[in-house]
Amino acid sequence: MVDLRSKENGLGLDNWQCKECGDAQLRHFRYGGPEITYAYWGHGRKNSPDGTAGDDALSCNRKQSVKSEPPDDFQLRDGDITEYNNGSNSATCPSKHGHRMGLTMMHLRTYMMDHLLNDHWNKQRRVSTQEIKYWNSTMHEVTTGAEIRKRPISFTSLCGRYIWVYRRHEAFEIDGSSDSETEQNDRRVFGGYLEFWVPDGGKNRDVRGNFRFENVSFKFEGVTPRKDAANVWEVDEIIATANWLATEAVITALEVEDDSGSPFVQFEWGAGCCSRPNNSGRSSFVGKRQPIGDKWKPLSARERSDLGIQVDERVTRAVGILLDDSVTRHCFESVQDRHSPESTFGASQGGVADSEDATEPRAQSDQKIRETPVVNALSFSSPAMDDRPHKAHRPAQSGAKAEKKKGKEKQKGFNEKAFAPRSGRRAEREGRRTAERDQTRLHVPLVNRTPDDEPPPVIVAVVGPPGVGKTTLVKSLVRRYTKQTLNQVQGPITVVSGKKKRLTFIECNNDLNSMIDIGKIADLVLLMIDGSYGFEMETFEFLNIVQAHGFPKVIGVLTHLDLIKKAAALRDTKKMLKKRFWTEIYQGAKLFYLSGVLNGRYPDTEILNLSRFISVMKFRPLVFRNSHPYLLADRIEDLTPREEVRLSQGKCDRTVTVYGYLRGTNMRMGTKVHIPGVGDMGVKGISKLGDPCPLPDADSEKRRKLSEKKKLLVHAPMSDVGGVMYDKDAVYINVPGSFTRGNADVLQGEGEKMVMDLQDVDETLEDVVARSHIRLFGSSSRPLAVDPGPNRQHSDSDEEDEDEE
Ligand SMILES: Nc1nc2c(ncn2[C@@H]2O[C@H](COP(=O)(O)OP(=O)(O)OP(=O)(O)O)[C@@H](O)[C@H]2O)c(=O)[nH]1
Repeated sequence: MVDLRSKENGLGLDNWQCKECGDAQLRHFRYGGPEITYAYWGHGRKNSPDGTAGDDALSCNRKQSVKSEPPDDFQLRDGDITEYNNGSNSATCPSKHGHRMGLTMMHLRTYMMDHLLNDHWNKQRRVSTQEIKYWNSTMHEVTTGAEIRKRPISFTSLCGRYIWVYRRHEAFEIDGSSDSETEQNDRRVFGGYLEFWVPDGGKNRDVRGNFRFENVSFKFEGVTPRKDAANVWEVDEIIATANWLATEAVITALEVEDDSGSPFVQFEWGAGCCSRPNNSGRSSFVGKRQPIGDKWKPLSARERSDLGIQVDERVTRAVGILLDDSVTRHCFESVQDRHSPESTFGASQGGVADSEDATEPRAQSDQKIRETPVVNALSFSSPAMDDRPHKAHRPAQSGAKAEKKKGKEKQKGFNEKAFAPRSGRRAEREGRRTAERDQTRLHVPLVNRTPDDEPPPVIVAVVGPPGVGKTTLVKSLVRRYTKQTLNQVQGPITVVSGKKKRLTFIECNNDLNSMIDIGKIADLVLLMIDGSYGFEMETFEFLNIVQAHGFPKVIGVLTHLDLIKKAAALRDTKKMLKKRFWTEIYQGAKLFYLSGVLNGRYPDTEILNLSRFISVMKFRPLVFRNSHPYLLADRIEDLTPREEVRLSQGKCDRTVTVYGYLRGTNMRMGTKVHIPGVGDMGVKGISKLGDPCPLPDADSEKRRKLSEKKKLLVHAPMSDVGGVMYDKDAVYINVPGSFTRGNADVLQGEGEKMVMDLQDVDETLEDVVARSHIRLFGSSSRPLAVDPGPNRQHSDSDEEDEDEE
């Protein structure tokens, strides 16, 4: 929505007010969208800053709010605009004195366009091309009743003689003639023409033309197409006659043709008057081309309707504003004069390639036209006729048509024969196809076997070429969910993201095996693309792989966009990559843009948006995963005796424990498991452990937000964070820091000191005791000693024993 009142954005209409009644302050004037919604709130007359007379006003029938500002969301409703005054009754204001003008959309739009172009020409403000196009097209749309086609029209094809069928001007009057609807199509008042031709072999710039209206006439030479609006040409040079000095003129081709297939043009010109130097104005004329050698024909009802002259309910409805009856009637009241055009225009006047010499006789003939009383009728339809409903169709009762229809009883309901197959074979084929189609539709509904109460974490895989920012993204997301900063990202990292949702982030290595493994288990893939580089082979490889595994959800993430410095290049890159991404995934696939790295993380707001999107995502179970148990190992522990490994040089059978959340269906003992890269293995035992990253319990579930404590939960056994680790037979609590001396991160309490002191000990307890002279009792003969015993020969076996203890 653009508020047209402001000088910056709009037309600067703040200073309008009615001099007569004074009470009517405006005024709200706005437009927006393809649907025109504009209203001039209240009524009044234009009081332009430079003192020129001008008194255009639209009246809105929501008069009760005249004195107050309309609400911001003010929208024009059907029938809101009741009146339009474009200057004829300048001394009166519409509400107090009544108005004889009705609003036509053509008025409204030419009016808007005029203001716009005025501003443009007077360089009061820069009018955007978009605005001009918008008003130009909407104006034409209504003027012509036709949809604007963007096909450019060649100027030379427009050459010919045009007779005015409509005119309006503002800010000045010509010869005291009043400017009102009543004059339209009335040739007595409306005498005049426009003609232009290109001399043989010439181009647009050589065009010559004559303009005439009443006693104003001038010649012009050359036209230049406007760059900002289609089919609009500015006249290069005007050679004025009379005491009117036309300063500039514009010719616009209206893409509508009259009943003879001839085009219409709109001619607008601005003029300053020598006698009234301060006074200037613009006029707008619509001309209909006169067929060569033909007599001038009045506008047909259809043409009038097309040009918006005979605006009716149907047309106004089509453009979104319904005029009430009285207004519509107003428009037509005065156009019932029955005059006919003079038939003076002969073949000689209609010539397209006439030379300049022909100008003089034409001027003379026009003089004649104006002097000659016009007889015969213009074929206007009267308002009474317009109001009359259309006649209903009456079927012929007699005659050939009636005979033909006789006996042809119209069949009611379904016609069985209409879609019957032509042959038995075809019928069989069609039947089979229908059955197949029905069968394929009857697929078994997919049951989601994931438990509702405590589902395993959703696996979010971060995939992309090296250096694209995978680690940075995982760190940023973990920070977003847990407020913890990871130093390194290794293995899966599980966080609680909501009251019923956990996420496991896993970074995919840049090799095919990792991609295949990740492709098998990922529920959501964050596919990272380096915006400054574009798509890389790995990305396509990965997409191919996931395609074979049921295609989990994929979100694209564009990084390194800050490396593209130029705004235009950035826009183009984004557009191009989005297009490519959509081709690979599907039209409309989500793509996030990350605009750079701050403190080793992506901007918080962008990560917040991404995390919100992930949080609300729904995952459709993939068929294979829904029917098989599978597990992403959070942690692996090798339980094989180290000595055995050493002796066999790492080639012995191993016993490993794998920790992780079970997904898919239930896992049974006795089934073999496949470990990617290793093979099918037997399972010695399965046991259920406590949840290392539990969901909020029942109490906190009732709360609306996750507690801060839950927010901090992160389970990343392979990275350097995570509070608690559950083993089969032990629970490890990770305390932050590495317990090395001089590490400021570690608390320096008594317990910590003892642990660190232990690190400095380079003797065993046995040695220390051997050195000691402690006697338990004063009477003891020997100090304390350690009995080596039979099993304490090897240090290795010592360790084992300690383990057993
Ligand atoms: N300028 C800029 N640098 C980025 C952006 N994203 C990541 N980087 C930097 O790129 C470098 C690599 O980032 P990582 O997160 O380690 O990338 P990665 O994909 O994990 O790399 P690999 O682990 O080698 O696969 C780091 O220095 C980041 O700071 C970005 O959007 N803009």
